[in-house]
Amino acid sequence: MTVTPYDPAQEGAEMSFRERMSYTDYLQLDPILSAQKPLSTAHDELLFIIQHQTSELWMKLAIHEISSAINAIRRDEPQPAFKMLTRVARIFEQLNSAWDVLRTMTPSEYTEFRNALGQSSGFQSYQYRAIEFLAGNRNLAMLGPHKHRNDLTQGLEDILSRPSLYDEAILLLARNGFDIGEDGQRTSWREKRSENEKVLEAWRQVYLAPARYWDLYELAEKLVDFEDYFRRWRFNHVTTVERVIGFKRGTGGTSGTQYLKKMLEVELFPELWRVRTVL
Ligand code: HEM
Ligand SMILES: N[C@@H](CC(=O)c1ccccc1NC=O)C(=O)O
Repeated sequence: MTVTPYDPAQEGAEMSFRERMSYTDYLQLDPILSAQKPLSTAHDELLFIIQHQTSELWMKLAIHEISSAINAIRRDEPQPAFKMLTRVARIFEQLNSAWDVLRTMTPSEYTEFRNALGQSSGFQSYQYRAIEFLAGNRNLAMLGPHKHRNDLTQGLEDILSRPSLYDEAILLLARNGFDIGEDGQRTSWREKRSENEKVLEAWRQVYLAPARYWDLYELAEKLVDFEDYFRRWRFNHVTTVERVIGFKRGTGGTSGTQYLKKMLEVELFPELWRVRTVL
């Protein structure tokens, strides 16, 4: 006895896409799904490529959200920025879960194709650097690996020419009547700002009276949330790296695990962590 399989066309599912935009067309799946080109025959290289490509896609969305959040704060519209920053934290949560997939690759499996990577490394991730620069961690030395690409260098320079997410939060403090000291006199946004006692005191006032400064209080907590997930990403990365290559030098030329452990100390929003101690 044969059973007639269910045919969704009977209830109207469109089956003809010769002259219509399809799922594959809209999502540009042909270029996306033909962009995985392993350089070796190692089984795990496809995992490695897809893990990085998906991370870069999520980073693209994070950049979109952080950039819009910066603009919203500048326009004195913190509410839409809250939603965007919540999404950024969720994106990092997603990236954090993704390490569980990569962790299934053992050192022996990675060694099979590591040589094929040459001197390429996540250290040269333009979008990762864009996220750091947008957030406020601005280290001009990190422009180095992009010097050979004018378009990428220009993109990073554009970010550096404007206030970061944290700079905008501090400028919002000033517009709400707080003394922000030397942060109010800056003429260039390119360099990393120094920690500032006046800004610490302003955040302290905000945390002492949340009901009075609700928007600033909520913004501060969204930033802390973002940095919390960002730190977890860094920690997952360094732990995976140590697990897979131990203390070997990185393909990008840094000391590898040691370099990444040092990066764990970098803070995006220093006064927001410091304020906890003085409450
Ligand atoms: C087995 C997997 C991985 C290993 C062994 C590894 C190893 C390393 C090492 C050793 C560095 C230091 C730079 C250098 O190469 O000298 C580094 C940096 C970096 N990696 Fe990975 N990585 C892995 C997976 C990933 C993944 C999945 C991403 C996601 C995009 C990523 C993104 C980055 C970024 C953004 C940096 C620069 C960090 C900074 O400068 O603070 N890595 N990685
Ligand atoms: N830095 C890594 C190589 C690596 O992980 C990598 C190489 C090319 C593209 C992305 C990479 N991922 C993160 O650094 C290593 O030293 O093994």
